[in-house]
Amino acid sequence: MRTAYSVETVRAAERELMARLPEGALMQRAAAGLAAACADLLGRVYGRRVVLLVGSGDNGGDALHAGARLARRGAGVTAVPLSPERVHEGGLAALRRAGGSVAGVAGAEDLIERADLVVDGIVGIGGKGGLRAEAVPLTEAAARARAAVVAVDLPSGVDADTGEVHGAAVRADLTVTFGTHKPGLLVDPAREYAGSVRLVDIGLELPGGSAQLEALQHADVAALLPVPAPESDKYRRGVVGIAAGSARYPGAAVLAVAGALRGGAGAVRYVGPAADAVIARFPETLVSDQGPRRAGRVQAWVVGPGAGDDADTVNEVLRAEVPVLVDADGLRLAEAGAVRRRAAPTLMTPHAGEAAALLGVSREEVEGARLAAVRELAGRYGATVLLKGSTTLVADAADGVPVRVNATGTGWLATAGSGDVLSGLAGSLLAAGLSTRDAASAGAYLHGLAGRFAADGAPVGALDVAGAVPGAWRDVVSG
Ligand SMILES: NC(=O)C1=CN([C@@H]2O[C@H](COP(=O)(O)OP(=O)(O)OC[C@H]3O[C@@H](n4cnc5c(N)ncnc54)[C@H](O)[C@@H]3O)[C@@H](O)[C@H]2O)[C@@H](O)CC1
Ligand SMILES: Nc1ncnc2c1ncn2[C@@H]1O[C@H](COP(=O)(O)OP(=O)(O)O)[C@@H](O)[C@H]1O
Ligand SMILES: [K+]
Repeated sequence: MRTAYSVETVRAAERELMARLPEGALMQRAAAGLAAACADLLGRVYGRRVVLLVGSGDNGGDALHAGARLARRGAGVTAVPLSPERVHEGGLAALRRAGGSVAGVAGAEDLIERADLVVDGIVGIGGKGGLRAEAVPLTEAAARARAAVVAVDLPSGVDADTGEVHGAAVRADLTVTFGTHKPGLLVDPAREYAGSVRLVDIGLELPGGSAQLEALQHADVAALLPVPAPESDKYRRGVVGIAAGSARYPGAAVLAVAGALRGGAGAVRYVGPAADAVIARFPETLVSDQGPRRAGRVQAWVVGPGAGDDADTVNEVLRAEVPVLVDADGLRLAEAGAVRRRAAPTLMTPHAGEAAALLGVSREEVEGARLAAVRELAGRYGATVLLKGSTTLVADAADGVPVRVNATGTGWLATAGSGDVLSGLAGSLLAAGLSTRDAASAGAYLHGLAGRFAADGAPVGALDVAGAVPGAWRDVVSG
């Protein structure tokens, strides 16, 4: 499991560790890791030109000490302090001793244009708001130049705790972060600015259970996935009900069933007007035209994909005493009060546009503040919420539970109907007995991986994604 901690928690852990170590030891650990990552990126250090963009705090100190290490290995290192009157003294002295030089901001753009590597030590976890105006032309020059850009701890200008980006920020090829991931490194839009992320262990001990974010990995998901026991039968494995599709959108029903058949439930029941289309494609589906209440027992429902304006079905499903996944049109048709009053768990799976409509804000606002949006929705509805998109987030209604972030997705999943596959898949995992949080995060993980496998670098359709789920499942359980 990969975890990310808030700035406040990181600072407290740093204070605790610093009290036990000689002065400067922690920064040396950080600088050693940073210099090693820079050297790996450069391939050869000797003779390379390195420019350090140095802010007024310890983030600049890390950059200066790492620069000193690179200078000792023969790189030509120039520091550009953005506020020369406030710069990490020890770092500056170390750089000078190692043969590095210092340049003013005027003329720094030329240096950057000729550099092999630009190190962004402008600001780290102490950053507030976007970049200050004086730093912007230098970061623009770095973006134009052929030099690789390495961010120290975080790309300067992004918000460490929220992943929001207000104003200009550095775009890095690599971010070398210390002690733990910060939420901004895992959540868009900030994640995109970070490039690839390398975590350097500096010995921080973070309190268990206090993470802001968790990103599941293969072993975590493998431990969640249901496995049939010798005594299993189709009912014990769980039955998932799919109430989806309409005369206008029969395909949504087919796609949700396609996902559900690969999600570990023992049987899939379909209720709705697209039964013929479903049976034609998936004869193993149990279909009913009697409405959700009389369709037979299920352990979980999926409602909403392609539902059009069928509010009655949505509200009938919400009255069921089993976990319910609400997606697509169902999100618009479900009354907030009816969701909040449910005794059994509810999982809502909006994309940014649907989340925006529920919150009464613009889509851009949701995309710019994904973590805040998913938490707000989970709180308002008293439900688990999965916010789809480039980094899918899963928030629980309960306070203090880390938000799960899924990073297996690929832009190829942005294809019509792939969300319907996800809702069937996650609903099936719910019916198999996973909690809403686990079903959502394991479903998103498998769906993202299936998208990658199915696409393999070329466009895919949603049904191909469903077809690739068994391969993703095997990949996960085989390590
Ligand atoms: N505290 C520790 O024990 C360690 C800290 N380390 C480094 O120290 C960093 C934190 O250092 P600081 O607390 O000094 O904070 P920073 O260096 O992140 O930033 C603080 C300084 O930047 C200025 N600033 C704030 N927002 C800005 C903005 N938007 N644009 C430009 N300047 C801005 C502030 O005026 C302040 O002087 C970490 O990110 C990490 O790189 C590492 O050396 C590891 C150990
Ligand atoms: N840029 C992206 N990167 C990764 N995954 C994405 C991206 N855009 C969309 N997705 C995923 O594709 C799926 C699309 O679902 P949705 O928007 O509901 O589409 P539809 O309604 O057509 O089924 C979601 O699982 C979402 O997370
Ligand atoms: K930085």
